[in-house]
Amino acid sequence: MEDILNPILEIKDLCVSYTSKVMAVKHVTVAIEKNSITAIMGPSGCGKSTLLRAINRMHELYRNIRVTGEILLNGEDVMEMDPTEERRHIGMVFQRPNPFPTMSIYDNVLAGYKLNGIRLPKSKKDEIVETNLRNVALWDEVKDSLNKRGTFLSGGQQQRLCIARALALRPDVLLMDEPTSALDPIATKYCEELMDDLKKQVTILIVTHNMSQAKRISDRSMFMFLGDLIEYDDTTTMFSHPKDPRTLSYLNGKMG
Ligand SMILES: Nc1ncnc2c1ncn2[C@@H]1O[C@H](COP(=O)(O)OP(=O)(O)OP(=O)(O)O)[C@@H](O)[C@H]1O
Repeated sequence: MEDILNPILEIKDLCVSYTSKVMAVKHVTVAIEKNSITAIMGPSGCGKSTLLRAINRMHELYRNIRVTGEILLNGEDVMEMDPTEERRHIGMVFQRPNPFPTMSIYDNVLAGYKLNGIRLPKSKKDEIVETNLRNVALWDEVKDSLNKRGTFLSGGQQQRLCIARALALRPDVLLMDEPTSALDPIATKYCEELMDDLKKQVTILIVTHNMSQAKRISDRSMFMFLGDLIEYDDTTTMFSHPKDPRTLSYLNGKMG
């Protein structure tokens, strides 16, 4: 990847298998430019979520899974890091907004600190909550209800709360697994605008089934098929001149 000038993540020959028979991610080698948005596309079951989960080491939650290869964050092997520490640097946002149901909005933003056993003075906590809720343009909507539960918010607001929770730990990389698929078009638009703003502070990898979304928001795109990374290019080039016939077929809606 000679045109990646300032890589924050380098994935080298990554293979992931859930069973001895099937490899869900096959020999993926890719470098991710700092402060960019990268879309990961491909038909259902091609390994997008598996790739994302391996970066975050979520795969360690699965029994019998086998991961080989290397993932470097700022040149440091993430497999060598303490997993909790690693997840402070690499945050994740899921398909369905998942604020902690018993926690207030305030505590949800700070949940990462609590889970990491980090104690902070009240003034610092207030600052983190306000900064991160402003970061996701939610502050004005919730500043008078910080003690209410996060689940009382709309779906779009809940997803922004989850993004604020991930950002509160000041990650280098934010992994987003179809973050807008459960949102209505207005909340989706809001979330997309937010991502564009956020890339100044964090590098984003987003799995999306929505090709127009990938085209709108991403700088670079990956196309995966049956576990292989078929094509990786800047988004404009991939959409206008895909090199592989399988990418073309997918982008033309001929592959599901
Ligand atoms: N927990 C699991 N145990 C066994 N196999 C799994 C597991 N999760 C995923 N797989 C298999 O790994 C392959 C890749 O799945 P993955 O969920 O990564 O694909 P995906 O591209 O994200 O799909 P989708 O777009 O449908 O979410 C598939 O063949 C899937 O059946």
